[in-house]
Amino acid sequence: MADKIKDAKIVFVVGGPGSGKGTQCEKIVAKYGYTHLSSGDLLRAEVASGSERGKQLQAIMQKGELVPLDTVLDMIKDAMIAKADVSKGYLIDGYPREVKQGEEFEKKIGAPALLLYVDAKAETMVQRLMKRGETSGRADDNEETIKKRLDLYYKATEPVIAYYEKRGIVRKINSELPVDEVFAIVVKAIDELK
Ligand SMILES: Nc1ncnc2c1ncn2[C@@H]1O[C@H](COP(=O)(O)OP(=O)(O)O)[C@@H](O)[C@H]1O
Ligand SMILES: Nc1ncnc2c1ncn2[C@H]1C[C@H](O)[C@@H](COP(=O)(O)OP(=O)(O)O)O1
Ligand SMILES: [Mg+2]
Repeated sequence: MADKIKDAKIVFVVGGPGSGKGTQCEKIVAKYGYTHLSSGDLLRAEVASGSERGKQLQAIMQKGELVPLDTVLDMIKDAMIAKADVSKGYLIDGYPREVKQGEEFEKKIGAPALLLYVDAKAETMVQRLMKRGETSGRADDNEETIKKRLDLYYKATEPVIAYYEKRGIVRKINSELPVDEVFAIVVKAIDELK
């Protein structure tokens, strides 16, 4: 299976909760036709299925914690394989959340060509998530869980960026700007890949 995926570009999309990862991924899909795989969306689909595993995942996500690495990596891998025949590129949104996740992904699937680091200030992320929480219906878009997610982001996920910076594949995107201006920076980073 790694063979089939080999020719497609893999882009990690990393940033804090509410930084704008999903928003930018949607625009990348529209312009480049990449396959967008959000680890959070895959997990929420499992929760929505009502399965026993979904119930366990829901409890973890509600607390703002990370679900087990194997669970999320298997989901991403299956979703990548399912699209392997048609995919020009993959946006892996919300993964890796910790350095270990990056290492395991590379062992089992392949190396990323680019890491888009979607960067916003903590206060901006909190504001956006509180606003999103008015309509998202997400169990984790509440003040208490947002705080835990932010703490975990700085502790576990920021080291991921440093790890890939050493390889020169990180492009930092200022996500404080309006959506279209953020996207203009994203486009430059992706066009460099070709
Ligand atoms: N550049 C931006 N300016 C203002 N609001 C934004 C921007 N990017 C995203 N948002 C809003 O912030 C919220 C979180 O964005 P989302 O893409 O869901 O982030 P993530 O996937 O990183 O959690 C959404 O309600 C979105 O509409
Ligand atoms: N790669 C990953 N490893 C472990 N847990 C993950 C994960 N991706 C998502 N989750 C779980 C824990 C997160 O708090 C929750 C929501 O993730 P998300 O939808 O990516 O959030 P956001 O887009 O707001 O950053 O799902
Ligand atoms: Mg998202």
